[in-house]
Amino acid sequence: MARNTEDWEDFTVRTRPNKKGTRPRTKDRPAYEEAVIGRIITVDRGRYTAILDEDTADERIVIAARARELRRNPVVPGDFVALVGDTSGEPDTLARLVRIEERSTLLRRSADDTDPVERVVVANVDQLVIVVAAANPEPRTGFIDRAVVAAFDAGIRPLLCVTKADVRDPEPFLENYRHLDIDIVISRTTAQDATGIDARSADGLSARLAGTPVEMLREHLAGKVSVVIGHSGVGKSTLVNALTGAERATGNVNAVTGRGRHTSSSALALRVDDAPEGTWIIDTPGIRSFGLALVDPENILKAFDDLEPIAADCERGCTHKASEPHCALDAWVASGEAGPIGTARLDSFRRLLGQDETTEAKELGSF
Ligand SMILES: Nc1nc2c(ncn2[C@@H]2O[C@H](COP(=O)(O)OP(=O)(O)OP(=O)(O)O)[C@@H](O)[C@H]2O)c(=O)[nH]1
Ligand SMILES: [Zn+2]
Repeated sequence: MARNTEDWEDFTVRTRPNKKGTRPRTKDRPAYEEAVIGRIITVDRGRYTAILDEDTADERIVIAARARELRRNPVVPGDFVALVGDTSGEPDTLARLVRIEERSTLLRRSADDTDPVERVVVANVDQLVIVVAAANPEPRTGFIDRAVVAAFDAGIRPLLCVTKADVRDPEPFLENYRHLDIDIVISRTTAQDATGIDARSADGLSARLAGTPVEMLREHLAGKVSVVIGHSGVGKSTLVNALTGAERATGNVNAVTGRGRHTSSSALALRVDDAPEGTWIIDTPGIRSFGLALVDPENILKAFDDLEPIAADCERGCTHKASEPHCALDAWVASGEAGPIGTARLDSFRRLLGQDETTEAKELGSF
């Protein structure tokens, strides 16, 4: 049943291409009654790897090609897609991807702050795990703020994971984040003779991570789909390996696709060990920056549930930035009602809002 892409290109798909790449309305939906729904775990050179019948005896990996009508619709890890044709997952078979199911969340980025072209990174994720090292390399608040903004904008929960706490105490720098609603996990290596989790890093070396932080992180991930980002060298691979087993699932994916080494730049969804069904972590080796050209300040405000009701009194079109002469948030602080915490929260909110225009942010645009 081997077919190549060209064969599939000739198929006529009755779906009307939908601008947003979401599910067509019911009346337009074609009768792909035989279609099965799978979760995309990686995308590589026009081949979509999906997992079907997850957590059942029939679980299998299926490789698919996108129907021509979906050519302009990006399909990304985390997407649920409808597949037809040969969905057996047998070697050398190719299914046809005919529909992208409606997405609950969509993490996007622009190449830089002025680029209006959005790139879809991952779909249907619940959480963004931002990995930074306490030192070596130095943590950059610009990077963290941008990632937090991108997460808030997408309606995704940010989680800050600080590695290498054995090298330097991260507490002073974490002061910046105490007034944001984000969970923080602090990870470290432990002495070779102490108990811990041995995990291989990208450079092939093995580090023994203290067990408790890894278990805390596993709990934060439980039952959710999380996407992880971080600079090179922060220990992201070490952590992901500790959570997903020493042998990364890339090996398995490659065994199925027979396409050689997984290209290091494409995102890949991995199942988290010792976690409930549906717990996935999506590694994004290629993503080092978040242009924020598309961010809507109102979405950031939604992440500050104490500020949102106050800002309801703002004039229409108020950006809530410090430069606004009549922002209700300033009146709230000035009245003393906000208290010290409220003031700190407003400062944090405005620091995030400023990310799309400060010079510092521009300089950190590529991080
Ligand atoms: N001291 C210390 N070293 C760590 C810790 N976590 C990871 N490392 C080391 O830091 C180095 C980089 O770790 P990696 O996991 O390869 O980093 P990465 O973020 O995946 O880097 P890329 O693969 O380049 O993106 C390795 O030598 C690890 O052993 C930690 O908590 N403490
Ligand atoms: Zn305002």
